Amino acid sequence: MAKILDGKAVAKKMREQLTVLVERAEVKPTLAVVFDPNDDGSRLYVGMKQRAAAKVGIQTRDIAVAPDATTASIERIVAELNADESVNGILIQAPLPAGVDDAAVFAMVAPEKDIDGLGVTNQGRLFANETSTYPVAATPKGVMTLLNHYGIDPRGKKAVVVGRSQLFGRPMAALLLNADATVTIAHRYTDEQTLTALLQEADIVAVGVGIPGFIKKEQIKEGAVVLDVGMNLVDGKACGDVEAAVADRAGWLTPVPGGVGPMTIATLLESTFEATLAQGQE
Ligand SMILES: NC(=O)C1=CN([C@@H]2O[C@H](COP(=O)(O)OP(=O)(O)OC[C@H]3O[C@@H](n4cnc5c(N)ncnc54)[C@H](OP(=O)(O)O)[C@@H]3O)[C@@H](O)[C@H]2O)C=CC1
Ligand SMILES: Nc1nc(=O)c2c([nH]1)NC[C@@H]1CN(c3ccc(C(=O)N[C@@H](CCC(=O)O)C(=O)O)cc3)C=[N+]21
Repeated sequence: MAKILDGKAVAKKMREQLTVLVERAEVKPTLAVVFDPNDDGSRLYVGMKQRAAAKVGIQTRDIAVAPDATTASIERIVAELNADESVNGILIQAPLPAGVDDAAVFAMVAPEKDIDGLGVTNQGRLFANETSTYPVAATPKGVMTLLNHYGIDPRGKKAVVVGRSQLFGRPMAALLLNADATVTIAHRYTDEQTLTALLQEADIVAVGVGIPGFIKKEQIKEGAVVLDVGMNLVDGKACGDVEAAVADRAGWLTPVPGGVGPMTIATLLESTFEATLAQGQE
């Protein structure tokens, strides 16, 4: 039976430590969250982020975009937030309304306020493995914190990342590469046979595609570390992209709920605090 990577517990510890740091800091961080209120997932996750932020002493400002919002109208909102000195961090909650170019909006966020690291400047820094401090997408960063907490070192390991979004797959692959793993990225156009062959060799599997039960037990190597980023609602219950039987074969596994999700939220708060501190030093 796989050992559990307990994201819920590690995230709780992170939030407790952060609460003390925020309390001691001179400036109280403010995070602006731009989201589509008509998206059920966004409403749910934005609510969770607000509550978690309030508990550690981070203020949030919600900016719900109109259903007929366009790339240009959201870019104007972002420009205002970029110029607003009372805002330390800006989070663009994906997905934005249909027809809006998410990547164009991500790219508009001022790099020092881009706490999810989704803009080209911060993604470039990550891909260049810059040694300076810069924000990185909360989900893959949280996954790395979790691996580190359990003493799992990616160096020299074969890692397969399934999914290539700006939010998860691309930065996850970059972080694992920067941590000296041998990384392969699979996506929609990776044929099933190739994917299975890659997975069967992998020491670390990180999956975020949004398909319940997508990864099967037979595809996983005995003892592998399986990181399930998927967040799907099935019959009103949260479940991941990895089928339950994988727990019989994996060495380590993140549960859903209670794995990557809570780490994402704690990491987002940590990144907001770090960005606020960096702004104070300019
Ligand atoms: N737990 C957490 O904190 C978070 C969870 N999530 C969850 O992770 C999942 C992915 O999110 P996100 O990256 O934003 O979603 P996107 O829809 O942006 O990306 C999904 C990725 O999966 C790939 N994909 C789709 N179908 C297949 C397939 N059959 N085989 C292989 N790859 C496939 C897509 O490939 P292509 O590029 O070719 O289209 C794409 O790269 C969702 O369930 C989301 O809810 C996301 C962020 C945080
Ligand atoms: N710019 C941006 N950054 C994101 O980080 C981002 C985003 N956009 N868009 C949507 C996804 C989704 N996401 C989740 C975060 C936490 C949980 C989470 O905490 N889930 C709980 C369960 C929740 C439940 O029970 O329903 C858990 O896994 O334990 C889930 C999903 C962040 N996302």
